[in-house]
Formats: sequence, C-alpha cells, structure tokens
Amino acid sequence: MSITIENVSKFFDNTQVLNNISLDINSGQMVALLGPSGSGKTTLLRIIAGLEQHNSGYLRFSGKDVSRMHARDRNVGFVFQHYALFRHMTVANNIAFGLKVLPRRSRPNIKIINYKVTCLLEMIQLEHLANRYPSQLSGGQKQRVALARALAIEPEILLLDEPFGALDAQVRKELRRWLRKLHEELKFTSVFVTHDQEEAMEVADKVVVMSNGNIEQIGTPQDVWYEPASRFVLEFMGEVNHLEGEILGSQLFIGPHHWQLKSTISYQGKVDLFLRPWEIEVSKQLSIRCPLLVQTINVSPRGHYWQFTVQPLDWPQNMLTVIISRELPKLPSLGTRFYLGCYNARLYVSNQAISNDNKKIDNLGTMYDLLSKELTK
Ligand SMILES: Nc1ncnc2c1ncn2[C@@H]1O[C@H](COP(=O)(O)OP(=O)(O)OP(=O)(O)O)[C@@H](O)[C@H]1O
Repeated sequence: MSITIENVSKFFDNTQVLNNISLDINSGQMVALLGPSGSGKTTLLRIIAGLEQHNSGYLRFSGKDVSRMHARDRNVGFVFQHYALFRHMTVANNIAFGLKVLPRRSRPNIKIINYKVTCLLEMIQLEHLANRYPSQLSGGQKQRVALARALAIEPEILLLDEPFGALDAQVRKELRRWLRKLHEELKFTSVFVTHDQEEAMEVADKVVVMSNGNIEQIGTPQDVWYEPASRFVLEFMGEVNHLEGEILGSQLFIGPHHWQLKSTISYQGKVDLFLRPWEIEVSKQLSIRCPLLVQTINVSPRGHYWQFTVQPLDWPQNMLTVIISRELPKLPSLGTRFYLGCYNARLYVSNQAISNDNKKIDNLGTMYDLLSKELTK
C-alpha cells in the first residue's frame, strides 16, 4: 500500500510543528524519518497512524483519502520504543491479542489464531519463550514480541517509532538487520522514526531528513550522504570539520593562505567550509595541494583506520579531525607536523553573512568546483 502525504501541516495550540509536508512512499518501501529531537518525526508518524489529526493537507493510502478514517480502520501496525506489551499476558497471548479483539465477522477462529501465533513465534525465533511473561524477557526479545504483535493483524503498513532506541548497541544492530530481512520477505510498507543516522542508512530504502517541522531532503541513503541538499543535512549526517574562509575578489582565503578561483564569483565575503575527516589530503611536504600546516595532538586507532586530532598552526581555525587509512607506512606520533589539503570542502555563504539575497546562493559548491584547474589536478 502506498502512502501520499500532501501539504500536511500540524499545530499544537498556536505552535506549528509540521510545515506543509509532502512525501510519497511507494508500496513495499521502507522509509526512515530522520532528524534531531523535536523535528516533528513522531507527529508525522502519528498522523499516518491516525493517532493525531493534521490541520491541513491530505493523507492518502493507495490513492484513497484516509484523513478522517479512524486509526483502527487503517490496517496499520504500530511499534513503539517502549515495547508496550501487556504485562499480565504471556508472549503468545500478547501476539494473539490483535487477532482476538477483531470484530466478530473478521476474527479468525481460535485454531487459526493459534496457528498464526506459532508462525509468528517461529519468525521471531522465540518459540521456546511462548509461555513467558514480558518481565521475563530481555529488551531485544520484548521488542521482537512487539513486532510480532504488530504483524499479527497482517497490516499493509507498519509504523515504528524509535523501535530499537532503548536497546544496547549490539542488540540494536542485530535487530535492525533482522527487521530489514523481515521487510524483504513480507514486503509491507514501513515508516520508522529514528535520530540515528547509521540506523537510517543501514535499514531504509529512502531517507527523509527533517528539521524544525520541515523536510530538508528526501533521497536514498547515498543521496543524503554524498549529495546533501543543505548545510543542515551535511552537518547532521555524520562528523564534519568546519573551517572559516573568505572570498575576496577572485581569491579564496583560509587564514593567510589563498587560492585563485576560476573566475570572480558573484558572492564576496565570509564563507563556511565543511570537510569530512576522511576527505582531507595529508602530506609531509609543503605543496600546492597541501599548504596548511598542522600539529598532531591526538592519535586514536580505529580498526582499519587512524583518527587524528590536529591543531592548525599558522592559520587560525578550530582543531580538526582527520581520518587516514592504516595502510600508510609511517604514522605521525603526537606533536608531529604535517600539511593538509582540503579541496573536497563544501562551501556555503557564512551564516553570519546570510541575508535574503545571499540565501539564494547559499551553497557555493566544493573547492574543486571553484578553483582553477592547475591547482586541483
Ligand atoms: N501533544 C503535544 N502537545 C503539544 N506539543 C507537542 C505535542 N506532541 C509534540 N509536540 C511538540 O511538537 C514538536 C515535534 O515533536 P515530535 O515528537 O514530533 O518530534 P520528534 O522529531 O519525534 O522528536 P523526538 O526525537 O524527541 O521524539 C516538539 O516541539 C514537541 O514539543
């Protein structure tokens, strides 16, 4: 079943928490709503579920307007962060609950209910715990039971609100792989809320990045990672170094260092440069590619790579994080000086310099785009 959200807005009292949201979710797709706390993810999910009513706009399931349809008639399964299992019921009875409370005309007979529960217990690999109570389960087991309970009614849409948020890192990883596999087998449409970038990248077909009640970007995990649509998405999607620079005439300045631009660009003034730790070039020699002198102040081994914290020496900036493959023959120790290049840095008009006029040219491209060819080859 597909979901169409068209110009949906939501107010709580006089505060607008969703601002004209439009989003298409194809049948069988798994979509992550990703964003910081308070960005409106849960509110949007609850509107899809029918637990919250939007103030304007349309909500359609496979083309049919469901805006006024009661939650129980939407055929939607819901999984919350905090299990919400019935404490006084066994695992098997928790899973059977949704089927037992169906209206008489659509309720399966008890044999079929028991058969379905057995199949679901098998699917979540907890057959041996059918007669336990929730208090006798681990967090990961409880969450699997919650999923089985949501799936028992064979929903066409499954909504998950931070389903693994309360679990430790290892169990989270296992469960999200398991969810992805389950999704591939059963092919329901699902929307899940998370503020964990890695979780969204690993599980979703499509990622919707939200901030402040707005959608910042809709795209595949690759899109939002490699082609961030805004400075917000770039900063939100993983670690990034922030440098300050300035465009004066046809030169880009970082501290006392300057580069010749291909041509004079229309924007003049302060710029913010963003650079992922693994996009920094390093060299022991001063060169045109690596002109920025730094000193190592921390080295930390991270599996197949090394992570350095470095202090810029003759160019006034904050400390930077640099990631270098461990295959490099010789590694700098603490205090070692070396040179950096930052050609992959993305440039934006500095926040301090944004006026309505500059907002139109907020994103200036990468240094590679702006510099003359002979400097970057
Ligand atoms: N019932 C409510 N009454 C008033 N304001 C609310 C209500 N529910 C949510 N809000 C507000 O709406 C905004 C969006 O909340 P929402 O829970 O959708 O965000 P979120 O992105 O899911 O955040 P989190 O990741 O912290 O759960 C917040 O500012 C929140 O305070």
